[in-house]
Amino acid sequence: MSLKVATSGAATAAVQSHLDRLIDSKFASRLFAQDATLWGPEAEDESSKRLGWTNAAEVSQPLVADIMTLRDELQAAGIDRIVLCGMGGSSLAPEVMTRTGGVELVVLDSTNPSQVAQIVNDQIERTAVVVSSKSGSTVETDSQRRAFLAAFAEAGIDPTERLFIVTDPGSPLEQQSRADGFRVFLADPSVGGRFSALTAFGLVPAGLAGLDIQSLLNAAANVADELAADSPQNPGLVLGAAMAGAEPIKTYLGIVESGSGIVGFGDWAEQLIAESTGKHDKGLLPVVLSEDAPEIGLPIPDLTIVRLVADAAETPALGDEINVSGTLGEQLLLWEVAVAVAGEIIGINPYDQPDVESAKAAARELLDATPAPEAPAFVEGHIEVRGSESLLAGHASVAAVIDALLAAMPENGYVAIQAYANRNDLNALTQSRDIIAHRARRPVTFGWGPRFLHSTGQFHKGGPKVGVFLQITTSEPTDVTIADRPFTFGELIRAQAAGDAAVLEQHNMPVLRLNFTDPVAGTEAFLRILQEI
Ligand SMILES: O=P(O)(O)OC[C@H]1O[C@H](O)[C@H](O)[C@@H](O)[C@@H]1O
Repeated sequence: MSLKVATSGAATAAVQSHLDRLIDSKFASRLFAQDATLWGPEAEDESSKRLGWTNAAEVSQPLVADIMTLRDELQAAGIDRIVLCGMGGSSLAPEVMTRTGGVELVVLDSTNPSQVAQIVNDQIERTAVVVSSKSGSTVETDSQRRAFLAAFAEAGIDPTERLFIVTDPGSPLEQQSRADGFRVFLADPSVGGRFSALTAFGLVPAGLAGLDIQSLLNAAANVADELAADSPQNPGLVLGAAMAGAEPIKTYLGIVESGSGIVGFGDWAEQLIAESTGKHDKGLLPVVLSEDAPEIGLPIPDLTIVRLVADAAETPALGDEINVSGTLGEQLLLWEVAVAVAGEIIGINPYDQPDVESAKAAARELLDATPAPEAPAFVEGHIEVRGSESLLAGHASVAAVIDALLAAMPENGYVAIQAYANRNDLNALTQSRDIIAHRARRPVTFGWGPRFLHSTGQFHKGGPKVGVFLQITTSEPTDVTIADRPFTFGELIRAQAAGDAAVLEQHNMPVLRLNFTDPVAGTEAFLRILQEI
């Protein structure tokens, strides 16, 4: 299989309207020469610190031996369960790598107390933990680290032999961890979080879990020249122009797995694309779709479908679609290039995330202020209903407020389902996506909270303000404390959900908040109601 992008119809027209200009301006070769001027003067400062990803596949080579040595040591000691604590760019790449490679990596990127407890309390004697945070200050990751330190202490295990840190040089996490005797893998500070797949952030957890990271790096390194070429065949230029180059822009990018064998690619691409482009009221919103998702058959003029296929040379794109093929290592670099191209076309800086901080700040305020819980507007069985006044006024059933939410969506809008819940136990919630898409006849995203805050969360607040938001929370029967912190996991996740809802409402976008007082019974009731509306 080789790296290939095929386009058809409107996607081909989008490519044609940008390709000559991209080639004339030598965009690709300048990108790989790490030219920070490509996105305009305002982006130059940030870009000058963030282009290390273009040669990460080469620069990261020396890490492989270190990681393999540690893996052998752990294996010899009978430690074969690897857990990764991290958010967004620090967890999504190793997740897709290990799922695709068929090796087991347990990813903890949640603050849901029951999910944390399940992962932390499982087989601690066989467990090693990678704590990954570029900044070293992400509250979820810090809390997860503290939970594992407590679990190792309780089991009488020396945590310095089991817990490994991936962070940037000089971060508070590096300093503290070294002082406490932990082993630290330093990442490349010239690579931003969501572009860090081929750095220590992707490689350490995936390699410890048993993935062949050498082959992955080689695959990416082998396509670097092709992606750096100022040529009409450059698949990175073609994909970037196809996804962002329509006039007017097609905001929604439906990502469909159609035989590539890559598992969960959309979850990684979602963060790369939404967080890089969704700002200043512009951007692209990735929508992860199955092959039979309702959106594919609906006339949605601002949706581009991109399919990950086994071989795009053999499978021509149809309609207005894009087909992409390549191994995972090849595609990681391909999509990073495509997003750099898309950023230039859209006219934004792909390397900042100006709206991620607002939800974090709102959650911090709520944790500090500890306000009394807001009473629900009404309760239906196991579902408490809260939300924007404009949605709730005059309604007294869950079905009616969901209808009101969909009715509030602008013509060019989308629905975002945000489930702050245990994704292992309540996976059935994902069924709501197709049902709501069928009803809304518009793109619908599904994200687990707080994980999506580090991904599509930037687009929700920074992109076009056309979203309507269905937030789901659960009352958990148990909570988990966080050592030396004035809040529990339960309080943290509640503050994160409430904080993000408040910020969305400040942007005048409607938010419907459903809390399931019994997580399982609430989920069943919710799905039943959706089937009936
Ligand atoms: O790796 P960390 O510093 O912990 O950051 C984790 C994530 O945090 C924020 O949400 C950023 O917007 C993401 O790009 C980043 O990947």
